[in-house]
Amino acid sequence: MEHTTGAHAASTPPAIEADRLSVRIRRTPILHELDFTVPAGRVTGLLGPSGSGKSTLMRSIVGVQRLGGGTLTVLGRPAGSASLRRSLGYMTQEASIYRDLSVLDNVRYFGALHGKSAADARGAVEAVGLADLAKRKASDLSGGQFSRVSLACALVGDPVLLVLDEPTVGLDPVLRVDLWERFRALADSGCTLLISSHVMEEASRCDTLLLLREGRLLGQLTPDHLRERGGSHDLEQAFLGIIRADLDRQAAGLPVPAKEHAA
Ligand SMILES: Nc1ncnc2c1ncn2[C@@H]1O[C@H](COP(=O)(O)OP(=O)(O)OP(=O)(O)O)[C@@H](O)[C@H]1O
Repeated sequence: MEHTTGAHAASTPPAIEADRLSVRIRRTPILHELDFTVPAGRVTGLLGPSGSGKSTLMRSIVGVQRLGGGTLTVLGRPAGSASLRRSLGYMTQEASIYRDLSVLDNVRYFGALHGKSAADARGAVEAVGLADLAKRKASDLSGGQFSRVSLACALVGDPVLLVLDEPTVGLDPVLRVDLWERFRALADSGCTLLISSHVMEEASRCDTLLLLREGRLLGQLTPDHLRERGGSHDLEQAFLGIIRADLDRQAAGLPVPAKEHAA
């Protein structure tokens, strides 16, 4: 599924804008002068090998990671502004829910923080396919079910911007497809989604992709541009092609090329 960004991107300010964004953790540089935008009302995929900085970038966007340099603007305000809290939904990699509460009570709790009703909570539980398990204690769920409760907690506040750190890990293919259809429907209703993934098949479902490697942005491009630049129709191969070209550039001692933003 491909989507163009042209006219929409030109008319709507981006939901997220990074300008020379750098992050250090305990003095170690983790993110290096990233420049990118995340278009509003679109699905942006954040892709990169393990340890490339995806979670650190997401943490920066939701305001729980101190920035080391540059600027990061989220919904028109500096990342971390208190006023952004109600507009953001964030799902971490380690599901942060209460094990001793039921599925529904967890979602009701997070919904209440956003002024949402019990009906809204039931809607979010249904949306992640857990209606039949609504009364089960979170501690008695499987790993995939557990992470879906976390997703429902991120959804229930009806956020303007949804930041999801590997939301489909551990899910079966049918559920994966279901969730990606839901993500698309959310974007169609105006929500902006930033979703990290290791699964390149999922990249094809995004409007635009941010490719990270070792804390550097290798490019911001559409899935079609990724295929073109990486020299393969297969997205996994195309990404590997881009990574290999970057390794060759490094080995040759060439400088990091100017921004290659194709989206
Ligand atoms: N608290 C920390 N202290 C020191 N280093 C850290 C800390 N958190 C992250 N890092 C380092 O920062 C780098 C980026 O980590 P991050 O978790 O952002 O990567 P990631 O792309 O999300 O990885 P994965 O796909 O494996 O979850 C890694 O080298 C990691 O070891």
